[in-house]
Amino acid sequence: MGLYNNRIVVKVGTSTLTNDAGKSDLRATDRLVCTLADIQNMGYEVILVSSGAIAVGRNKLNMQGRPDSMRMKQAAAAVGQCSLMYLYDKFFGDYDKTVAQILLNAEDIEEEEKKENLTNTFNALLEMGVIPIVNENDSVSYKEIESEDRLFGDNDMLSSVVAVLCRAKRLVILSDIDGFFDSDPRLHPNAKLIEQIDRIDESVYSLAGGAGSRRGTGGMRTKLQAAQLATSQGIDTIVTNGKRPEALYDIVKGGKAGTLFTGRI
Ligand SMILES: Nc1ncnc2c1ncn2[C@@H]1O[C@H](COP(=O)(O)OP(=O)(O)O)[C@@H](O)[C@H]1O
Ligand SMILES: N[C@@H](CCC(=O)OP(=O)(O)O)C(=O)O
Repeated sequence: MGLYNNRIVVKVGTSTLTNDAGKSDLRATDRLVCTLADIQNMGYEVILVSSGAIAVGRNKLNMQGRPDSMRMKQAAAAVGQCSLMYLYDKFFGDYDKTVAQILLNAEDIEEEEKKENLTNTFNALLEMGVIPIVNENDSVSYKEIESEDRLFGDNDMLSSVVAVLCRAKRLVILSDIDGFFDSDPRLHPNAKLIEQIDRIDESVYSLAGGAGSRRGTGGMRTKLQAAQLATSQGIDTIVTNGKRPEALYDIVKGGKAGTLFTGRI
């Protein structure tokens, strides 16, 4: 079965949605929402995979630093997910768009029947012009917050699973950096952006370091894993900077931005 040429999955990380003080970055969120709404107006089907629940919840609950115990992280996620969706509903509402919340665990796509239900839900929402907003179901699936052998790992992988499930033409991972470099630019100031990668092998993995900021998780390694899954199903995967969401206007038309991992079957 082929891909939907006008369907795009966009993943946004915590570091784009929050500022250095750990509070919601309203301007960044609004610019992202405006671009996504506009792209939908141009005839594209948009699915947003959004992180941020734990950070937003932590801020709302006045927790100092990262909540370290699992139960506190899950509690923060439960609170933060509400605030996050409230914000999205409000901003997307300003652009006359309706959003839906989908919270997922790995188990939800392991069973054929559940997988089919989920695909049907996505398709029904998209048919009605609704923008589905997806996150891990953090307050239930503690495994995905911490465990090493988790399927989703983090939202990079979740976004890839969603792109495959929905047979999207493109997956765009918005990060706090311009793309994939030949080494971590935060540690190596002379690092060079790699514009296109056609094959993700061990030599590519060896260039990827861990998370760059206090707020991000996973770093480039999880993005490579996500790109590897999506590209293996023919889905072009782009890693680019979430501070410039306007790049999405070019990306939907096949233009260049950040790093393109080419899809192949
Ligand atoms: N080869 C690399 N190219 C680009 N960034 C890298 C690389 N290796 C490690 N990184 C780090 O990965 C970070 C992005 O991942 P992460 O911190 O999880 O942020 P986000 O949640 O925004 O995706 C960058 O800020 C950078 O410091
Ligand atoms: N599901 C978690 C985020 C997990 C995650 O992958 O975070 P990030 O590295 O910011 O994309 C949350 O909403 O806080």
